[in-house]
Amino acid sequence: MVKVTVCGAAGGIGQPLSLLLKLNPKIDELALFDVVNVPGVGADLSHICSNSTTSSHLPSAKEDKTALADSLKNSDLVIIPAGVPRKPGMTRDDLFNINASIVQGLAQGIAETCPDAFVLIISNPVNSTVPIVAETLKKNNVFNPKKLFGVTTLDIVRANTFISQLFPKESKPTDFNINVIGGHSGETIVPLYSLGNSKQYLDKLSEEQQKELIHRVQFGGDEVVQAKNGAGSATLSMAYAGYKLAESILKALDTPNVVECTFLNLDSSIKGASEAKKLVGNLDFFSLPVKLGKSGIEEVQYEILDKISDNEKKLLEVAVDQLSKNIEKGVSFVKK
Ligand SMILES: NC(=O)C1=CN([C@@H]2O[C@H](COP(=O)(O)OP(=O)(O)OC[C@H]3O[C@@H](n4cnc5c(N)ncnc54)[C@H](O)[C@@H]3O)[C@@H](O)[C@H]2O)C=CC1
Ligand SMILES: O=C([O-])CC(=O)C(=O)O
Repeated sequence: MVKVTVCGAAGGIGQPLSLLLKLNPKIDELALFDVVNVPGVGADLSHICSNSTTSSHLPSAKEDKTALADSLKNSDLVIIPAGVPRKPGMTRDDLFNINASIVQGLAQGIAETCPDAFVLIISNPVNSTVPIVAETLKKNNVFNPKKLFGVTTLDIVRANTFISQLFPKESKPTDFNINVIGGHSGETIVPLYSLGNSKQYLDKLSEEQQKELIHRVQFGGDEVVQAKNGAGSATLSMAYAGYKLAESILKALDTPNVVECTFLNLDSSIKGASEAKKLVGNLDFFSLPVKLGKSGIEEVQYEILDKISDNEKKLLEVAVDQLSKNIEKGVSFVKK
């Protein structure tokens, strides 16, 4: 029996993400939690003739903790797209004040009800909300770094799409699986186009075009925020990306060699994490390709950092500097 819980299930990301999860044959039970509108979303999804069951959980009042606990009970995988999205002119960090407490509250619920679950954090600013979840779980003595994932998959999705758009005759987006490392905001996002099959295309671009491509990946979120013009940020592409990571985590339960990039805690209990940490300015959190297995993150593929280009090394330096501040902000929010 596999149970998946979505916290923030009635939102712009939560709804399409829940739809995709409802269609996954590996999932037996889908629990939807939100502070508004979730009974309607649940009723709607429950009519789909896939084999999973659907339940909806709406708190009856602000203090009601039972709805969250019921949604999390026996959950194997929890995905969190709860919180406010950006409007034009805002940075992801501007969301910290509201989303930090929302994520902390949900992490506390996880610590109390399903501490062994895989936890996937979508809520922004990811660079800070993931440390918040880690610290909250640590406070409750239930932290397992192998099971905490900051979702940066949308950056990979964009990196694949954007390079292919530059070579429409020679390539398709599905030809690529670009590693995107670092964090999930602006210059902390570092796409590694110099590795693998994208290198041959990167080499065909002028220095200026390469810069533009990298900038587009780093600031791809802004394109959607501006196009939505006040009505939020990426939801459909994000649902696809979040689903892709969840699907891989479930796939890795019975299939070897599943690799995904994720923003993880570089804890020494994970193979390769100490080596990675030394190469990324001693940061405690960083997005890197990881090998997934039954117990979650089995190995960090830190070797990739030795192979990156000189330009990518420069981008990495900028990313490390910004990330350290974002991480510290999340950690101290819980410690205070
Ligand atoms: N990691 C990534 O790549 C991306 C992250 N995001 C982030 O995802 C978050 C959600 O975005 P949208 O779905 O567009 O926003 P939205 O406003 O459409 O939906 C958010 C949902 O969270 C719910 N919510 C608020 N407080 C809650 C709580 N305490 N417990 C459970 N649910 C709660 C709201 O009721 C709402 O239904 C934002 O922070 C956004 O910045 C968005 C796109 C990409
Ligand atoms: O840009 C935003 O605020 C939402 C997000 O994280 C993304 O689309 O990458």
